[in-house]
Amino acid sequence: MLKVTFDRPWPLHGTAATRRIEQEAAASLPAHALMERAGLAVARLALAIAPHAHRVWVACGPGNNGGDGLEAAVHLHRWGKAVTVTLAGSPDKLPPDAANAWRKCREAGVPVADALPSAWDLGIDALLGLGSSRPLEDALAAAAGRMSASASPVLAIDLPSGLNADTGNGQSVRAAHTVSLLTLKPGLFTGAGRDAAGELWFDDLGVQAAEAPTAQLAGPAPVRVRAHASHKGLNGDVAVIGGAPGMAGAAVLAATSALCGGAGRVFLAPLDTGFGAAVPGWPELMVRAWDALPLESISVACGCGGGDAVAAMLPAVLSRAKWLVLDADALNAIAADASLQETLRRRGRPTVLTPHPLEAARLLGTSTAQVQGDRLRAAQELGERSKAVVVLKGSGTVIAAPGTTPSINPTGNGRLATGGTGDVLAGLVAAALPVSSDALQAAAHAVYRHGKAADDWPAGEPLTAGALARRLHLD
Ligand SMILES: NC(=O)C1=CN([C@@H]2O[C@H](COP(=O)(O)OP(=O)(O)OC[C@H]3O[C@@H](n4cnc5c(N)ncnc54)[C@H](OP(=O)(O)O)[C@@H]3O)[C@@H](O)[C@H]2O)[C@@H](O)CC1
Ligand SMILES: [K+]
Repeated sequence: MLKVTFDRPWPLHGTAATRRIEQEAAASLPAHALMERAGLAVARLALAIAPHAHRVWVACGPGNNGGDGLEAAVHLHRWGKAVTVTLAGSPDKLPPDAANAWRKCREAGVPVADALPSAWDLGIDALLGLGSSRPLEDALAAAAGRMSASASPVLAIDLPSGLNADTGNGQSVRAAHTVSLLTLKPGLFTGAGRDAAGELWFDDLGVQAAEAPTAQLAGPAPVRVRAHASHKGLNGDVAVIGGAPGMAGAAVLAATSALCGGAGRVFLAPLDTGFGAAVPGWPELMVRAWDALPLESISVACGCGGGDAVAAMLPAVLSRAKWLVLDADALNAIAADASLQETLRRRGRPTVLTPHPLEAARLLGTSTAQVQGDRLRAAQELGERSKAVVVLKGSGTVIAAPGTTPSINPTGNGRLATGGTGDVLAGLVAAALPVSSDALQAAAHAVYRHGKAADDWPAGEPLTAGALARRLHLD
């Protein structure tokens, strides 16, 4: 049993891959062995997270997730806990492993109740796992609702019941802890997964997964030691093109983020002609006209408050920039123009798109709901279409590129949901590209760092985009 910490990458396996792993392992093990291991792991974790809980409600569903709960209930009952089992389903219809666990439960004399309990100290959610196929209804919905609404903590087995293992969608139990079995599932880390799952634990049940991961949970970048004999020319030049009248702040945020994030030199090309020759408070930023910049040799972040005006620069920027980050208004302009889409596809140089779900939907010609319905797939599809790295922002930002395994970022929190943090990210990615040989890795590490700064935010201090950019220097 491992606690899932975000200081290293983890492989993630979706439903199909997990089913294959389960089948292969089950074929080489004695009958019921996997479920017995699962039940013991859950019972041990229950003791560890709630050592003083006496009354334990194990809410079991009609499939093997319920079987895991029944196995756990037998152990907890034997260890002296006041266990109550409820079963949302019929005992005669349980699949074989769960039916075996049901028999053991009855033989051990574990109390089984017809009605949902009214009080308990720890809830164990064994209603649904990988087999969750539609919205929770009737007995399952009633048990899930009561367990989630209680002040007593919930330990979810495999997945918070109702959560889709692949997409992180679905109305589900809200757990304080989730123990993912055999594999870690992508749905725990994106969409609604993070809010539903609580603290995450992983038990491989003694099975080494031979399946290629469906996705990767991103980890931090290796520490980049700057040589003592170093100079600013080695750390990358970044230009930010954006900041139409009334939106200069977005471009300034991206530029300050690139600077604090480690770029050697940062240029700001505001589209507001009345902007002035310098950025107040930031003498390090060099203000230039966009067409006076050596785009062929620098990293460009384009968008960032650029408004409609940015569209006119895009043909030149797309065809000339050595490294390119496209954000916000630049993405909207590309979504509205097939010839820009074609230029983007043909660029052939490192390019990162940083859409939020609505921008991704515009680029894909679909709806936000469809993007959010399967964030991994949407990011991969957009990457394939645009031949670029895609950073699909949101809870569990997805980083994808053509022909590679996508990543989900584990850092960040709801405090990032404030104006300008996306501009800070665009600037940080632009700073990361020139010092990396791999645009996907550079983007993933920048996203991780951006989120980590929010996770490490000092209590009681407001998180604003400007303050976030300044704190990036702590890395
Ligand atoms: N076998 C093993 O060795 C191991 C298994 N393991 C455990 O098994 C879990 C997977 O088990 P599982 O495949 O039986 O799926 P599970 O999630 O329990 O439920 C499926 C049942 O629920 C039903 N159903 C679905 N949605 C519904 C809804 N909304 N409302 C009502 N009913 C609904 C669905 O009905 P159906 O869709 O078929 O009509 C079906 O009857 C996995 O997550 C892990 O915990 C681990 O211990 C490792 C070893
Ligand atoms: K569950």
